[in-house]
Amino acid sequence: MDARVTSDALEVVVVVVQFGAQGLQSVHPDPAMPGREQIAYLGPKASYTHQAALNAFEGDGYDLAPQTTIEDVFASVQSRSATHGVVPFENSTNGSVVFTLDLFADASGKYPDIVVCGEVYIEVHHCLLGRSPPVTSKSALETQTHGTGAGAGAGALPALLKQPLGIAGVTHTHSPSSSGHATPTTTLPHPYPSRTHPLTSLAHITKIYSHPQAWGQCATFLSCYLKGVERQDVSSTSRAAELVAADASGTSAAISSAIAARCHGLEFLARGVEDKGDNCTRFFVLGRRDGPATPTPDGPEATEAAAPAATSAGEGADDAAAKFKSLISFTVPHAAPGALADSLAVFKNHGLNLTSINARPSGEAAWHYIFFVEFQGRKGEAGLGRGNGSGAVDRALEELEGVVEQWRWLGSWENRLGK
Ligand SMILES: O=C(O)C(=O)C[C@]1(C(=O)O)C=C[C@@H](O)C=C1
Repeated sequence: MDARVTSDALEVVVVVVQFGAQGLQSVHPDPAMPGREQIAYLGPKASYTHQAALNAFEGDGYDLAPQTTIEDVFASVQSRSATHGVVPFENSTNGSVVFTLDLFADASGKYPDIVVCGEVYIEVHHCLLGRSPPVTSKSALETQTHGTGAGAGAGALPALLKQPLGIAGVTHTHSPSSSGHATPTTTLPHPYPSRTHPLTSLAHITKIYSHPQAWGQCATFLSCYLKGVERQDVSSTSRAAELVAADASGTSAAISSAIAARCHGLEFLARGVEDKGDNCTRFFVLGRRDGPATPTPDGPEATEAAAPAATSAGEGADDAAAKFKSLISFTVPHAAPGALADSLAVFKNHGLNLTSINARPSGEAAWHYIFFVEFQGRKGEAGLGRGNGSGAVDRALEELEGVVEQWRWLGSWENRLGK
């Protein structure tokens, strides 16, 4: 399957594969089926991370186990209660997922064996989910009752699956409660208008729930149509949908996925509320240093096959290196001028192209930082078989040892960008 999957396209697949077959029960290890792999992911079900997990682990051999927090996913893999974990790493609109970075920083040494062994890109199209505003006229009531499948809940999934993905009986309308334009400020005198309009009035919404990452991805819509409305951070977008479904007042809403709407019988108050149409989140597949490799879409041998020696078949070292990415974290002597520049020069010296760079508080002292550098290529002895043919990563790591204070290897995996 294409590694970059749209969340809408996955919607039916996810419901059939995961919810249809197993209902909405939690997935627990099945002692009757030894050998099945446990995959921990940031849940509850219908989170974007769930979609990423289904994408990375196709087929029957896996039990997907939803976790409450990203830290729970790290802990499951570290303690071997799961063979792999799936966590969000960065979003194309809103940047890095700092919770994940801080767990990789591992200031308290709880996750020494965690490495990245794969990545998945998922297109993220957020919806505003909730209940329609209270209606007065008979015709409006009929529209609502028949239009959205509200209240159908998990028990009616077969019926939900037969519904079209659009919203029958609801016409696009500007919310009467707002202009559709963000208020100009001195820093942003000409704010962009929202890409999308609410499907109904939002005047009854007094509280919105979502994962902190989602606010920044939907900033324009929120400032145009829900300015000043209280926001509450929760552990995931699907948890937000769960909370809104349980709110009998009908005055709360969730920024969440279309799949979560189906699972919780929520109505679409708006669709496509993300600021950028190409909004995409990258997820990491976690494993243990000594654990099994992650499967690839082309089968277990694909990782080896995808790493030809740089000199074979006319392929250059650069092409071979671009098939893999690696991640390390390091700290530098804080008071030494140029220490970070010297560290980065090592990658340049060995022709290693950087693909992301992040800094987080190190946790050791105030204003001291830990750096995360991701680059093309892979370590020869990284548990995935032979190296990229050039040995550049191994040589760079050797040189880095003499430049940085402390460093940690965080894994090599197949580059899935654009696949
Ligand atoms: O809340 C979810 O559904 C998640 O899977 C987490 C998460 C994230 O942390 O980036 C994943 C994708 C979206 O970018 C928003 C939230």
